[in-house]
Amino acid sequence: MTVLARAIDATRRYGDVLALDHVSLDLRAGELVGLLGPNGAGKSTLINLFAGLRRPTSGTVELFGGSPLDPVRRRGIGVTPQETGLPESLRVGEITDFVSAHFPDRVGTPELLARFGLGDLARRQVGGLSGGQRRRLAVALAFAGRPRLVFLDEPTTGLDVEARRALWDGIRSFHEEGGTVLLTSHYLEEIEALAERVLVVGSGRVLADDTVGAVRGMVGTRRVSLVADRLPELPGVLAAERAGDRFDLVVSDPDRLVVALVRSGAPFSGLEIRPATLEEAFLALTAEPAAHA
Ligand SMILES: Nc1ncnc2c1ncn2[C@@H]1O[C@H](COP(=O)(O)OP(=O)(O)OP(=O)(O)O)[C@@H](O)[C@H]1O
Repeated sequence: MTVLARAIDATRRYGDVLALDHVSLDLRAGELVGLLGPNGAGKSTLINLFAGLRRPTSGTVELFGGSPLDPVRRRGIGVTPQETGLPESLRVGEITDFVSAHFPDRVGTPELLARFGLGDLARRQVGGLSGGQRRRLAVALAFAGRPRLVFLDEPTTGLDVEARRALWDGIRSFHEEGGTVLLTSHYLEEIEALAERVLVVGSGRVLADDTVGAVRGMVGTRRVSLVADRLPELPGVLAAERAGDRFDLVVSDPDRLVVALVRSGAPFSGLEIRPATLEEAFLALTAEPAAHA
């Protein structure tokens, strides 16, 4: 599959801060990739390198097989940074027309606005938009020039459920037409809902690069929930919570736990076992090594 963007042993420092530490990865045509990581993990830095906004301190970053600093190559991408300041006095339609005018092949303003659920707001001044509407407009603008590759840094932060879904629909339709997306998110349900591939980053390094299911499997934790008056000492419990008479245990080996529980003779009921959510997997992957002990 064609590689659209590539990092080879890329390191980026800001003074003493090591924001990216020898990162190597490919973004291939048609992928929808989720980039997960705690605050300060290096997600925005990675996007900035691919988008040609920063250079690596060492290593190589390529966009469409060449330098991300090349303006012709940059025309093939769309970017929505975490924070965007749009001119308050311009109308929504004027801004989309203005941005689209920079691209040889563009999406018409009515189509672009409709795709992101903003069709009724073309004549509204930006100053009169809600926070969520502004955010959707900022994301829509990344798609104005029919990019091949889009970088979205926390696209749905601050949006309510309905606005988030409208935005997901816009991202999905771009992807279904063959577009490639890298998006960062703190909403793990968002990564699960949209992405096929997940990159987990922590402290500037890629900790996992796999399918959503595999990342969960890699951590391999399960949640065991049961009702009991009290629990005996049980093997492999990583975390435990109690709400009333229901215990909720995070365990690495649920079979071993259940065998030990039955053997102990302690009465229990309402046993439920389910896979860890991506959030639980993510926390375990990005935890400091001491936390696994
Ligand atoms: N311009 C800068 N000057 C100095 N340090 C910076 C700069 N930009 C980023 N950093 C530092 O580099 C590290 C990685 O930051 P980055 O913004 O890439 O993380 P992130 O994963 O996007 O975080 P968040 O989820 O909070 O947006 C952090 O320690 C951050 O403080």
